[in-house]
Amino acid sequence: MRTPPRTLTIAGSDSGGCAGLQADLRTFFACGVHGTTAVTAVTVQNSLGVTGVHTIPPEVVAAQVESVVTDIGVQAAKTGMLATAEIIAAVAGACDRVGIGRAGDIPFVVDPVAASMHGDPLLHEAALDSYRTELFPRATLITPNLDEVRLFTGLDVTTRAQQRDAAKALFDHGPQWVLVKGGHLWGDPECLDLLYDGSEFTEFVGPRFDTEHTHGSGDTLASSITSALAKGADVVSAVRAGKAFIVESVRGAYPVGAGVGPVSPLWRLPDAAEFLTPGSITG
Ligand SMILES: Nc1ncnc2c1ncn2[C@@H]1O[C@H](COP(=O)(O)OP(=O)(O)O)[C@@H](O)[C@H]1O
Ligand SMILES: Cc1ncc(COP(=O)(O)OP(=O)(O)O)c(N)n1
Repeated sequence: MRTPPRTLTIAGSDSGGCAGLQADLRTFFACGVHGTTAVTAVTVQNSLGVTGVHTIPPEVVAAQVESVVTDIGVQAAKTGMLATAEIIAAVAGACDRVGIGRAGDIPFVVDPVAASMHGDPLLHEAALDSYRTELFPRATLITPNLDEVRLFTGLDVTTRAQQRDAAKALFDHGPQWVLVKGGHLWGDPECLDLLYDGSEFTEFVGPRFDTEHTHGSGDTLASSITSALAKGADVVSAVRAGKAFIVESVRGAYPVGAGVGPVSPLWRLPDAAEFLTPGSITG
């Protein structure tokens, strides 16, 4: 029997099942890798927003990372919601000890989640500096959205040209690659995600679907990239695979609850077409 590639997400729980580690695990499953988790926080969250955040002790987060990697082993890891400076410090230390990121040879995707799509904070303000000094320099790839770009660089991106300036500014914080996601470039008729390695830009352009149901899109993109890295893809190929994956996931997005529904990483599964047929969802 063959053991599949393994991935790790260091992330928070979304009780609504749309984003966070729930989206990551669905994506890992759909991408054919065995997903593991180090839980950082439990959020009280539904389709309308976040009403509670309960963090896990930093040493417990670090212990989960070490437990998984020393036994099960992972070929790539990612972060989602990390919540506090203390958790970020614990994650950085644990990653160094087990070889995740640039101190080792396990590719490390840092998705610097700062807020939910409803604007509810998922990161302490004091932790912004911890990302800049402790995680970005350890990252193979960072994947900020435009709100996160503003928080980390002060740059307000409203054009594709400014997306390039933002990528350069973020690269100066030490990651190997930067992917500036363009989902929040509202005036753009397409969604451009811009990859930068310090010398070359690579553009990944996809359609912009007219849907409000994009909860979990950042998690799904980062997890699909992480899955491709775990299978041995280089960064450009992994982002290409991730972009193709998120386009289909947003195409298959669906409503749940009274608010915003999730993208669907399960579009690739055999029964997904039937499930996603318009009119087949009742509620
Ligand atoms: N309406 C949409 N149609 C198609 N792709 C989208 C749409 N909104 C976001 N995306 C894609 O989803 C991914 C996450 O984008 P973004 O919204 O920028 O980040 P986040 O989900 O972290 O806020 C990106 O690949 C982006 O291009
Ligand atoms: C627990 C938890 N983690 C992350 C998010 C945000 O998810 P993300 O996919 O980065 O962003 P949206 O696409 O949902 O805006 C969350 N809400 N909860």
